[in-house]
Amino acid sequence: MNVNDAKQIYIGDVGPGVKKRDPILIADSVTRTFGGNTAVNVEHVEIPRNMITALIGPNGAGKTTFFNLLTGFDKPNSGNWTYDGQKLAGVPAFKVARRGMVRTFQLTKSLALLSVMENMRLGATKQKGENIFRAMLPFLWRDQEKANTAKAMELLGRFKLDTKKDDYAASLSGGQRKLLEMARALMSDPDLVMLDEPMAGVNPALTQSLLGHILGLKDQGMTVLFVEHDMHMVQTIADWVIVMAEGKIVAEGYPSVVMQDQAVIDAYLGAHHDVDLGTLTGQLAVAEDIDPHLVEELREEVSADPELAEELAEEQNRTEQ
Ligand SMILES: Nc1ncnc2c1ncn2[C@@H]1O[C@H](COP(=O)(O)OP(=O)(O)OP(=O)(O)O)[C@@H](O)[C@H]1O
Repeated sequence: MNVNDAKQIYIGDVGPGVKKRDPILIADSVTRTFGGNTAVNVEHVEIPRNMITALIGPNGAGKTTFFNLLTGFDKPNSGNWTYDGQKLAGVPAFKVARRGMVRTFQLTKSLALLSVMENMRLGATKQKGENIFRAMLPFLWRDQEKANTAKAMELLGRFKLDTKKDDYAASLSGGQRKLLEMARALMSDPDLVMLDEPMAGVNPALTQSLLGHILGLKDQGMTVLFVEHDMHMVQTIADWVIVMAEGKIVAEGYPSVVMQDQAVIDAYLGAHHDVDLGTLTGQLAVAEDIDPHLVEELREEVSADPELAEELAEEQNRTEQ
């Protein structure tokens, strides 16, 4: 049970769209279609302030699209949402970040060719009130640049990337890239940090450090919303879990409770309704979606048992033929 389980996060009956005691973000009737495909169809959802909320769901559930909409990287067909009481729908991404809501974005090819420090500078938002007159007065923006560099160095130190500041971001390991993405997001002093699969591609050596950093954001008063497939991570650090399937919110609750929910189990297994769970291959495919650690455990079990190993090899032979 999480420490925050002791606090009541919601008001009324728990379920999809439940009201929160202190929401930082409230979204209503948000839809996004691609051709005939409805990627997002969220009736109502509230994100609790100063909590860590996990957004989970099978592949293609609409999680990333919903993130993109909320942060102004994509436009909805319909819908409204407020952040800290201010209307945010239709506000472009760079302005969303200035208001205190920021998402990590993956290290793209072009960003990989910049140095670690250059990546950090990209994360700094322009100061409020900056205008053409300020731009014409170098002594003003030089101070700003100095302040940004100092802040970047402080953050890089915290994330143990300071010795890499002049290296190409491309030279970082998967885990270090995730740390850089998070450090870059913090350059704009956000109140709400949205992380898209923070654990993807991170080796076990850096897992603990990443988890610690995410918990640290909450300790510093921030709200965290993250998309993740790694159920171990969700159970470990989330205060609240929201489940999406086929564009809709299908379940919400405390992690300990929501993971037992039939709708959640169905949402994951739904993606594999054509999988034969009587086969080892089928079980591995489902486990992959639920928890990558589970797959590792299953694989270890199989390789330790010659009979199972032979069974899996036979199944794989059959599918290859
Ligand atoms: N730019 C796009 N053009 C067309 N279809 C898209 C686009 N972006 C997303 N989709 C579709 O919208 C649906 C939701 O995709 P989305 O990536 O948001 O799901 P997700 O829950 O983030 O999945 P994953 O866990 O695999 O990242 C999918 O059917 C996807 O194919």
